[in-house]
Amino acid sequence: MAATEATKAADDAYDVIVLGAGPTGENLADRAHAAGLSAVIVESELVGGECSYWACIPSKALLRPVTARSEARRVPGLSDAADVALDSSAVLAHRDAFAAYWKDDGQVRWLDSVGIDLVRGQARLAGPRRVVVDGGRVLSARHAVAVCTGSRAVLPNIPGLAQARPWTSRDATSAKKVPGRLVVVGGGVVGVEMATAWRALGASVTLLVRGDGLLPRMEPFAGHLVAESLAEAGVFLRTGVEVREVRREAPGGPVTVVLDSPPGPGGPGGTPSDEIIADELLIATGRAPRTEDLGLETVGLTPGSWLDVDDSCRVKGVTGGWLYGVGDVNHRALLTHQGKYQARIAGAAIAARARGVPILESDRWGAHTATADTLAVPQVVFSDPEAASVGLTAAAAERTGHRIRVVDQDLAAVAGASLYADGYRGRARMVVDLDREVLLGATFVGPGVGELLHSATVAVAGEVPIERLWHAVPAFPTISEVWLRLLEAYRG
Ligand SMILES: Cc1cc2nc3c(=O)[nH]c(=O)nc-3n(C[C@H](O)[C@H](O)[C@H](O)COP(=O)(O)OP(=O)(O)OC[C@H]3O[C@@H](n4cnc5c(N)ncnc54)[C@H](O)[C@@H]3O)c2cc1C
Ligand SMILES: NC(=O)c1ccc[n+]([C@@H]2O[C@H](COP(=O)([O-])OP(=O)(O)OC[C@H]3O[C@@H](n4cnc5c(N)ncnc54)[C@H](O)[C@@H]3O)[C@@H](O)[C@H]2O)c1
Repeated sequence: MAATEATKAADDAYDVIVLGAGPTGENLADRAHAAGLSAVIVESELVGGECSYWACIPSKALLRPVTARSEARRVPGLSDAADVALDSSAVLAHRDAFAAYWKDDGQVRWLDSVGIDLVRGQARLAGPRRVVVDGGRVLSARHAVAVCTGSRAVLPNIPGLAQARPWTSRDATSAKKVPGRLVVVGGGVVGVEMATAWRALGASVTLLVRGDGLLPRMEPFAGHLVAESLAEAGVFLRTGVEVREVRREAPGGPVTVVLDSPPGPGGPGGTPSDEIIADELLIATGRAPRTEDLGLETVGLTPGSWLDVDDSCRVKGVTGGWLYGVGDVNHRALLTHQGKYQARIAGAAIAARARGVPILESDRWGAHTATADTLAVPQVVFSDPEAASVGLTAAAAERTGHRIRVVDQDLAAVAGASLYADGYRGRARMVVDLDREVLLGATFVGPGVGELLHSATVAVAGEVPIERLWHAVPAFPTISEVWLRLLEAYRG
């Protein structure tokens, strides 16, 4: 049946009901369907979810021209030609095209082509295995309901903030014009990526961080190198500051951000002082689960909470074990690729349970256990330079009781890196488990390192012994030769 035609009452019982058609929901429905189960997706906004329209895709479309220009500036023969301002209209138009002009026809066609039904509307649980859409249509699930409703930006409780109508990640990825002065609050991934993009597009950017550095979940050198480069690009970075109050006197007028800190070193909008005036204010301080109006109370759970799941992504404490929480909504790893991974795991687990096949929960790397969520999550921050990591940082490895050795390497010392860009700056680290002689984590910072990350992910998830990695020969002269340097340093 066509995706858009799922309206007949006779079809209201499905094997699997998926709430939310983001990357996670789409993949889960696909896996369930491929295993021979009937599946329907309920979506209240656009098929494709946050990632396609207000997150990964538009943000990377904004950032690619920034890093391409930056790299070209360091290549002899191109550097003069690349020493130009970005054509912001062209970049924004490129972004609009990648966000499919905020229309989901293409993704609806895909659902259609694979045979997954779509119901548009706001879904709510109404007791075990039942879902009500827009307060009317009732769907029932023979085997499972999978909540894949994702997350939304959080606005901290700062006086005047909500009334000032700040940007969230949605505005920062879809804005139609470049603000003259932009203040960004939050030094995590969204704050760093969006400060990078809007500064390169011509905005005067101040980045406010309450901790002492950027990208606090990565190895500290990642934040240091990215901060250094943002400062060179002209971003005013202020660490150790809290926003005390926000005022916007008139809609569309300037916004005043009042800080709880000593006067700053300077920046756009009238500093030094403890007030910054800007045209827009982006709040990038983390996410909350989209579970507040989902009927969780009808199945004994707390509305607005992250869903607590086991390693097959089944929600804990629900009688009958029919409810799954997959993707951002379970707070295991808020990344598209991890949501899709969990969807593959949960889809297989739902199909196995539907067929009465035993689930091997003790098999850490089996088909029904999302072990990579805790041991091997890869992430690329598409800043300039890129920061890429997988697995545990040294601090996290020590916290979890591993006996480790840390090996660092200057990426500039690798021939492939110096050929890649003049004056290449970057660093790599591997964290080795001394008891098992396998890699627990790796981090690379530098131009082009995002594409290096999967080699590390294979090593970490595969628990490849160091002595075998010695035989994985990196091609000369690529940046991957850093592996050789790291292993040489480890082996001595
Ligand atoms: C600015 C930004 C950039 C990012 N960049 C990257 C990146 O480069 N790489 C990466 O891996 N991750 C990135 N992320 C994270 C990534 O966007 C999320 O991890 C991913 O979107 C999660 O997918 P999901 O399917 O779980 O949820 P979502 O993509 O949020 O999809 C959930 C869907 O559920 C729907 N929904 C919600 N409630 C209901 C309801 N009651 N009824 C029906 N439908 C409902 C929503 O409308 C939405 O379509 C970024 C995030 C942000 C904010
Ligand atoms: N390239 C990518 O993979 C990518 C890009 C963007 C977002 N994402 C994902 O999206 C999620 C959300 O990103 P995010 O940057 O919003 O969240 P985050 O949790 O990564 O960072 C938020 C930062 O804001 C700080 N903060 C919290 N409250 C604050 C306050 N009141 N004042 C100042 N700072 C405050 C936190 O200490 C934290 O450092 C992340 O989990 C991230 O993995 C991924």
